[in-house]
Formats: sequence, C-alpha cells, structure tokens
Amino acid sequence: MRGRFITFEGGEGVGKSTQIRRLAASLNNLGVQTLMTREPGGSPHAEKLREVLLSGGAKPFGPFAETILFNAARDDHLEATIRPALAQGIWVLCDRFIDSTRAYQGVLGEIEPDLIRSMERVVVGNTMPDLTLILDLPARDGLARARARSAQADRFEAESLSFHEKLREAFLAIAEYEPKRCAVINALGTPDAVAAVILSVVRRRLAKERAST
Ligand SMILES: Nc1ncnc2c1ncn2[C@@H]1O[C@H](COP(=O)(O)OP(=O)(O)O)[C@@H](O)[C@H]1O
Ligand SMILES: Cc1cn([C@H]2C[C@H](O)[C@@H](COP(=O)(O)OP(=O)(O)O)O2)c(=O)[nH]c1=O
Repeated sequence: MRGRFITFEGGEGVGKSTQIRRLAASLNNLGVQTLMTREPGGSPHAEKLREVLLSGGAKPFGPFAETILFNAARDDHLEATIRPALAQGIWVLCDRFIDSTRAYQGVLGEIEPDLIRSMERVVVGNTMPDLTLILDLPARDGLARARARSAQADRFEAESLSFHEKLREAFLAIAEYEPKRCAVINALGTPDAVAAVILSVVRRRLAKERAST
C-alpha cells in the first residue's frame, strides 16, 4: 500500500523540524516506516538549489524566478525522493511543501495565484499531501525561536515583522480554504504538548481517510 504524505508548514521557527522528528519517532514506535525530508531540498540536485535560494543568490531575479526555482527543486525532490518512498509504503514527513510557495511567493511575493496553481499542477500532479499540519504561532514568537537557534538570518528570516505576520495570515487562510487537507496546530505549548496534539490529529485524520478509501 502507498505510504502517506504529511507536510509541515508555518512561519519561521514555529517548530516544524522539532515536530517532524517527534512524529517520526512516534510512528516508528507504532511500526510505521518513515522518511523525513525538507524543502527546498530533499534530493541531491534540489539541495544545490536550496543553497542558491536561501543564501539570497536568487533574490535579484525577483519572486517570479524564485518561484520557478522552488518548483524546479520540488520536481526533483518528488521524482528522486518522495514518490519512490511512497511507492514502497513509506510515510513521508516533509518540512515545507506547496503551501510555502503559495504563502511566500504567492501572497508575499505577489505572484498570481493562477500561475502558482498551474506550476503546482504540472510539478506535483496527484502527489498531493494526504495531510498538512500548519503550525501556528504569533510571528514574534516564531522569529524569537528562530533567532535563538541561529544568529545568522537567512533570506526570508531577515524580512520584517509585518512580513511574518502576513505570512501567518496566509497559512491560516490556506487552512480555511482547504480544511480537508489541512489542520491548524497551536504551536505555543511545550514540544511534548504540541507533539501529543499532532499525533492525535494524525491518528484521527489518517484513520478516517483509510476507512473511506
Ligand atoms: N514548543 C517549543 N517551545 C519552545 N521552543 C521550541 C519549541 N519547538 C521548537 N523550539 C525551539 O525553537 C527553535 C526553532 O524550532 P525548529 O523546530 O527548528 O523550527 P522550524 O523548523 O519551524 O524553523 C529551535 O531552537 C527549537 O529547539
Ligand atoms: C519550500 C519553500 C520554502 N520557502 C522559504 C521558507 C523559508 O524561509 C525557507 C526555508 O528555510 P528553512 O531554513 O528550512 O526555514 P524554516 O526552518 O523556517 O523552515 O525557504 C519559500 O519561500 N518557498 C517555498 O516554496
């Protein structure tokens, strides 16, 4: 049976990497084989594009070119890593995916939603996430966590607080628009408390999905 595809989304420093590791450990304990991956990156070629994108190397080209590069990285990631794992029955847990493009390049970069969706259709096709967990935190708290983790801000961390507030709204709007795929997780609690909520959402949502397929 095909594995499940779970994506983690949200602003900077909301705890996505922390929670992916927690969920992978819990699923492994339940006997589910998992693969943790991330975007941009997740395959050798896409990791090269990650360096360009996060160093700010592509910023002078503008948000349209950045959108193309994020999609080019995603295409390789899907082909080389995600689809082969799902085909083997492995559950793929991915740190950021299409909703980051919709929020960062679409809402913040003002790239037309139709254009974003067309690229999504071509690149992602039917490899859509079964479940997207949107970790939600006031922008100030997320940035404080990200800064405590590393003093050096990357391309997007370096943007203003109002940028990050708009980003939070963009992710919440996506969740509202696609409630079947998305679940909003309050990320303010301790790592243990957030992990417990995530595990219960995963069990509930994916068990239901199994029953209906
Ligand atoms: N629930 C939490 N409460 C407090 N700090 C946290 C929590 N979750 C993660 N952190 C810390 O915040 C920083 C950012 O977390 P991380 O998981 O790297 O976030 P992201 O992957 O979303 O950028 C890390 O230093 C991490 O240890
Ligand atoms: C996948 C993706 C990421 N990004 C941005 C969001 C992040 O600022 C950055 C990924 O950097 P990363 O260090 O993984 O950030 P975080 O720890 O907050 O997840 O790339 C986009 O702008 N568009 C995209 O499609």
